[in-house]
Amino acid sequence: MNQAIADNLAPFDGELYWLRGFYPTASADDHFERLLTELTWQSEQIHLFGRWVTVPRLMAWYGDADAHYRYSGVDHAPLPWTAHLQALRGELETACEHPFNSVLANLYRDGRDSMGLHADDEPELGRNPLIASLSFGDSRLLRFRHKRGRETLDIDLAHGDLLIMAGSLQHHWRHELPKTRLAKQARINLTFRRIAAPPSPLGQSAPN
Ligand SMILES: O=C(O)CCC(=O)C(=O)O
Ligand SMILES: [Fe+2]
Repeated sequence: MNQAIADNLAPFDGELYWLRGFYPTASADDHFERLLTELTWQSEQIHLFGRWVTVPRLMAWYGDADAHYRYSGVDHAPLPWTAHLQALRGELETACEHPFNSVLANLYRDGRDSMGLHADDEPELGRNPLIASLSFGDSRLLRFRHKRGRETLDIDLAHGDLLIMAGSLQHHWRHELPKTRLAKQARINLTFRRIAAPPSPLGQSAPN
């Protein structure tokens, strides 16, 4: 990660870089429209406290064929990259000086859609994952809460912004996108990630 591109906003226990207007309005408008129409948006069900619950947003998972991702107990095989997502990936790899092999797309249709408190700390993301998050469409508040202390950190993510989470951030902080009563239009968020290759089904390394 090129430390020169922004200040670290995390007061301690991790790294958080906010590049406002990484994409200027005109190109951000174009990205939003293409993502909205081209991605295969799906309503997901997750198993929570013994029952199936509909996730309050639409989602899509894209990436290299081996970039499987498990969350909330569900294995997600990636859809193949679209040309547009490939282009965005290339630009972020250059900006972040870091490779990505997958992207999770979320569509928040209005202020009732949300994402609950979590850390992106699944084992397949590795120890100190660098996650590049792009926002398009209406602004929404992303709130970080320290896992042990009372500290919170609010970031109002707007059209074209890039947020980079890195270092030990996922070990020490959770984040959420709360519902809001404010009138909100649609927002798309893309989190580019690098997933480690899954272990073989027997949990053993391949024979040589
Ligand atoms: O929508 C956002 O800004 C947050 C998305 C997020 O935390 C995630 O996809 O893990
Ligand atoms: Fe997250």
